[in-house]
Amino acid sequence: MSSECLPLEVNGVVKRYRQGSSVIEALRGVQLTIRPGQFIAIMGASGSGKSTLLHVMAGLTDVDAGQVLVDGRDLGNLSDAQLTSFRRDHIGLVFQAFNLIPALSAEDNIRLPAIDGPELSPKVNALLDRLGMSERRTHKPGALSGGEQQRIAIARALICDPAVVLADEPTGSLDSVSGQEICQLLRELCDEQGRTIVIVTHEPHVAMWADRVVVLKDGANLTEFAPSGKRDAQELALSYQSAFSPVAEASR
Ligand SMILES: Nc1ncnc2c1ncn2[C@@H]1O[C@H](COP(=O)(O)OP(=O)(O)OP(=O)(O)O)[C@@H](O)[C@H]1O
Repeated sequence: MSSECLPLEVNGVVKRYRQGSSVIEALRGVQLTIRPGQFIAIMGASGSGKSTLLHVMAGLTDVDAGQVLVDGRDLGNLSDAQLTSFRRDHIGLVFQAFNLIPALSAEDNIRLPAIDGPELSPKVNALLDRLGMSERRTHKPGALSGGEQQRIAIARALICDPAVVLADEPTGSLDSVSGQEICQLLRELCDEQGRTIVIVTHEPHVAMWADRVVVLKDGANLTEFAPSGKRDAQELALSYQSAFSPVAEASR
């Protein structure tokens, strides 16, 4: 069980990127309420704002309007130092490209975000064990498969026992078998440990693992649905595609 359960709320968030004289509105009033222990998949076309939303939820990007509330705390009201320690204690981040340090062993990569101390080694050992990576602990990332590197990246995200794990296309660089194994692992972190999981994905068979699929279009909520009502990834893909049809859009 993670050390605590945190509800997460995105309240009318607007995010604009300014480049010279042009302004790109990446998020236009996104609304999202996530109960502790839910697994959410965010889908949408390229450029619809998925990664920006994840970064905003992690407090990595500030917002132009609206709020991100984690356990009722508005990330916009925290100082940089408060935000850094809040992120370290409560939020684990996982990226498509793993972002491991090539010169460090698997176990040293896992240790990186944590403060070294006597309790750290048992925690690293437990994570290596839980993720089936004990045999690979001294390997450097270059000697690991993509799926193994992503397991190490997930262990690194979990070392400070965050209640929330945010993953940006965590299976995007993996073959389909490794990708499904990573999805199963994220599902277990949710079911067995009560962690809140939010992933960005383009892949219907990845979204199938979630409790809710939230679809963005042009930086705003388009629709959402529950994968539990879908027979398989093909049916989920059909629901996703039909959300963009003119008929569906006209009825909203
Ligand atoms: N740092 C940035 N500076 C300027 N514009 C940006 C920046 N980051 C994102 N954008 C723009 O904001 C919009 C949303 O981008 P974002 O990366 O959030 O979309 P996405 O849905 O994650 O796309 P993809 O699926 O291709 O990763 C896009 O138009 C993008 O070009």
